[in-house]
Amino acid sequence: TRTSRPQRILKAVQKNATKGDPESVISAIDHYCRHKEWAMNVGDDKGLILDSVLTEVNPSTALELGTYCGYSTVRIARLLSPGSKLITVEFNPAFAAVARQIIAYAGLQDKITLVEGPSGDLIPKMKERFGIKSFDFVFLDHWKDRYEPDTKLLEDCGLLKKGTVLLADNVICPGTPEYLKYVRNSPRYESRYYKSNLEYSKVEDGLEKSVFLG
Ligand SMILES: CCCNc1ncnc2c1ncn2[C@@H]1O[C@H](/C=C/CNC(=O)c2cc(-c3ccc(F)cc3)cc(O)c2O)[C@H](C)[C@H]1O
Ligand SMILES: [Mg+2]
Repeated sequence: TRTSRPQRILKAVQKNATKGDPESVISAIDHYCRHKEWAMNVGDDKGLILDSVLTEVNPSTALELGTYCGYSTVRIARLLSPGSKLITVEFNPAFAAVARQIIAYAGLQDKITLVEGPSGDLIPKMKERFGIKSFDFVFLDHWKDRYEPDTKLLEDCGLLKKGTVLLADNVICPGTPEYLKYVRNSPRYESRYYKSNLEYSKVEDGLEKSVFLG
């Protein structure tokens, strides 16, 4: 097909959402992906859990691994307090380009830093490049086999502090078995599963919230 799925999602946002209104951007993407073509956004069902965890944590510095089209990026940034920052990491330039436009359309570019490149290379540079001491909140939604190694990398780079909340998408579908085993068995995390369903579907999926205990 001439355009990519992310480009079609961007077009749906430009057609149906109101510039500068993040809620309308989120609704436009959810409507398009529910009624026109499915896409792997965290979606509106799991999105409500993401919203409630974010409101509880109220992070000053947040990290997202796996931007894709920027749906959860907008979902997270719209709830951040003034002066708070979200860094989102995406290694596919084409997806990053679409996400930048969706983030700009929502008017949230001042709260978001989209960094292009693989998480494994970027995580060790977070302190020196972005002056990050530690993250209050991390949303994991990239390749599922990378959740566990990247969590260990965040620990090793001293980017987690006592109370940091990790929220992981897709722990049931497609599943992140190694990650679940790690955070549920490690004495350094207090984990809880939030049952929901896969985006725009009836299949079960859920989010795992893990608090780093230091
Ligand atoms: C070495 C690179 C690691 N470092 C990386 N560093 C930077 N960016 C990275 C890294 N690894 C990946 N990315 C980017 O993140 C995005 C990747 C997202 C991946 N998400 C899924 O695969 C998924 C599947 C389903 C699903 C469920 C049911 C189905 F039937 C079909 C699909 C549902 C869901 O909610 C899902 O999130 C993006 C596409 C990709 O470029
Ligand atoms: Mg996901």
